Amino acid sequence: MVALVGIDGSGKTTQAIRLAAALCAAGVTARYGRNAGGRRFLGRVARKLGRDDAVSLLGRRGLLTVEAVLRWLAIARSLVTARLTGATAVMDRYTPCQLVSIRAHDGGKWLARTVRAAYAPFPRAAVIIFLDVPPEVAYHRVEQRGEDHEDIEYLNASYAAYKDVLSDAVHVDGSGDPDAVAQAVWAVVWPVVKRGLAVDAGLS
Ligand SMILES: Cc1cn([C@H]2C[C@H](O)[C@@H](COP(=O)(O)OP(=O)(O)O)O2)c(=O)[nH]c1=O
Repeated sequence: MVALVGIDGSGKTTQAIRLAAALCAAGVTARYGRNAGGRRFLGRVARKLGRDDAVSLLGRRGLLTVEAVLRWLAIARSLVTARLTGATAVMDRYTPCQLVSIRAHDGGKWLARTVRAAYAPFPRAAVIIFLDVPPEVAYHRVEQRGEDHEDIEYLNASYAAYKDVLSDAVHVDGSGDPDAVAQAVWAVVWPVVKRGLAVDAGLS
């Protein structure tokens, strides 16, 4: 499994879809897995219900706990589907993202411990790529997208939290044009996937 992480607007979705397609083109069965169901989803539900205040009513801790459960289910579904089909999962966000979210919200040690325990059963990714994009650049991108988006303060906080939380991720500069970023991602991922295939085939 390969995971792409980074702040909103860093290009996770764009690059994870491209990577899954490139792996398939190289003859590897790969599946894109979206770790959806977080704050934006809850925000949309709250607005549909006509309760703009529902998200804040849930409270920071409550909200993040609900978010953690939704994300846990989404990750589990993606990984189980990949496992059943013998595919390499390319995850758009993965377990470190929730710890980042908690840190960026100043969620406290208790919540971080709880969420860490909740995610403990998930396998480690063979490689985690942090798409490194300055918050101002990412903010400009999500603003163009026009949907709900995080504010610049949150992007700054989550960028700082990623730098703190991620120790074993490969940093890829995500601020260039998408083709160049896709090439940089491929250069990291392909040797790891190839090695995994060789191990699976008993060649090493
Ligand atoms: C990767 C990339 C995305 N975008 C746009 C496409 C999307 O509307 C938005 C966010 O990209 P997206 O891939 O959705 O990022 P994430 O999943 O990390 O939030 O930015 C650019 O304008 N330039 C880029 O190089």
